[in-house]
Amino acid sequence: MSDGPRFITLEGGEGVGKSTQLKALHAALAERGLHCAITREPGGSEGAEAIRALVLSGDDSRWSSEAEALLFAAARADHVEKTIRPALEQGHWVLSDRFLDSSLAYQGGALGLGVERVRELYRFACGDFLPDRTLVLVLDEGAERARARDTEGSDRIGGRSDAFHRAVDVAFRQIAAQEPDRVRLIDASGTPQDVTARLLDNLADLLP
Ligand SMILES: Nc1ncnc2c1ncn2[C@@H]1O[C@H](COP(=O)(O)OP(=O)(O)OP(=O)(O)O)[C@@H](O)[C@H]1O
Ligand SMILES: Cc1cn([C@H]2C[C@H](O)[C@@H](COP(=O)(O)O)O2)c(=O)[nH]c1=O
Repeated sequence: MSDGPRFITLEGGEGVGKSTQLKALHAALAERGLHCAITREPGGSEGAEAIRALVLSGDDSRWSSEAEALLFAAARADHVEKTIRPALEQGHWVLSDRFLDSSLAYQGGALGLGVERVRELYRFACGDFLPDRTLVLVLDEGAERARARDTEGSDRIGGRSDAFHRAVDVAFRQIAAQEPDRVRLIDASGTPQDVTARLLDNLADLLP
């Protein structure tokens, strides 16, 4: 495999440690001499951050399931065009906190739109562009960690039922089984350092 810049995404349910690990991975890759841009979804570009404010606030009934999936797809199209592709073209690695697989798991799986329909929407928005590797953090206690962190309440999607979030977890596992080369399940238990080591193990074949 060539040693050009890579696009890596971190995924998983609420509170599993994605933001914590994004920073740790950024530092670990910098130590290896790799310049990485870090970004997030929904968001990561001016337009996509505006959509983030729309899609994550208000009552659950604010958007239909279809409108919600379209908002995430529109945000992603802008994020890829304005932030991700330009960074890769400049030779930078890109690490994103959530990307396509969140839409597949949350809107395709848990919300019931269907994973294949959400993939089609993605292809319309972003073509055949895909992450080089997607690391899905899995942890049974994620919801408890998120509740302890979000003492002032959660956002429009984080606040959905436990059954919804269990369905998200099931969907992530199914996606990983469908695409084992790109998507890896990572045990997110233990110390942050333990988890970072597992992530790096699962990037070893991509590192120069
Ligand atoms: N390995 C760990 N052990 C204990 N606590 C952790 C660990 N990793 C992260 N945390 C804590 O758990 C909480 C959730 O972590 P973090 O915000 O990184 O998760 P997240 O997956 O980005 O969450 P969300 O998707 O809900 O934004 C934070 O309070 C963080 O400090
Ligand atoms: C990209 C994306 C995100 N979501 C959901 C997942 C979370 O509940 C929020 C984002 O909050 P975070 O604290 O920044 O992780 O949005 C989604 O449902 N679909 C998506 O495509």
